[in-house]
Amino acid sequence: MSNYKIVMVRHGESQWNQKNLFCGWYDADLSDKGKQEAINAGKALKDAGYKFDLAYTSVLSRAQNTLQSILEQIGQTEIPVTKTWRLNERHYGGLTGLNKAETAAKYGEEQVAIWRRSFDIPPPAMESDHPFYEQIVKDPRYTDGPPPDAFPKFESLKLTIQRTLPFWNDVIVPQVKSGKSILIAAHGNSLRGIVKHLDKMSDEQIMTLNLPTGIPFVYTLDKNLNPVPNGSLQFLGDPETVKKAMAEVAAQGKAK
Ligand SMILES: O=C(O)[C@@H](COP(=O)(O)O)OP(=O)(O)O
Repeated sequence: MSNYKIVMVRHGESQWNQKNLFCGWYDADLSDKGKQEAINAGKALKDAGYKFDLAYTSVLSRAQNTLQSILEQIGQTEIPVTKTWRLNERHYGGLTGLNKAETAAKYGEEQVAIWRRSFDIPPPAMESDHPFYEQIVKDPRYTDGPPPDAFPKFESLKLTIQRTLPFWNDVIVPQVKSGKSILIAAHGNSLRGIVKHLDKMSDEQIMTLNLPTGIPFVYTLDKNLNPVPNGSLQFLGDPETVKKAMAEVAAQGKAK
């Protein structure tokens, strides 16, 4: 039996990535640079000959618009697209809308590193007087979930994985196993959760992984959905560019 391939991509740079703001469930759109990154991601997939049967994305515009641009580039806008809050970015709680560098200057880079990259230490809660609380909680895109009594006020990576993995296991895995070719366009941390799961990374190992915007990556999996040798996190991009983009994401939490 041949191996399975699955392609994932973090959305292109968002307007809030550009301003270096914690974004989470706020629905920031792509910046002009991010729109171009999404087009480039589609071109890279086209050049590599990828075709997909199904696509999955979050309910947030930056991931959906990235997916749309990719599908346009590869001439596959007609394939079924499933949108789910379970692939959303982690909910950044009370940090939502704050500048990452200013937050590091105020609370220390170490604290910001813990909030951004620790496995199970969550950011502070988004209380009901937070400037974006109403906008997010009352957004009609959440009428199908999460239920009001479980609507997050914050999420650690651990909590993010707890709501992403059921979708991965119950919806995506059966399609992969039935031989469907799948593309997922999502977010830095929802994808870090899937990567951690696939590569069986420890809670410590995942802390150092920073996913760049708009560069697709491929997993090649055996029949048990374990990555084959050299089948993990293969970026469709020049290695130096990828390395630099990852370092830039890591540096977003530095005080200026
Ligand atoms: O919510 C955010 O600010 C970023 C990730 O931020 P970091 O965890 O890298 O700080 O999410 P995305 O742009 O992938 O939707």
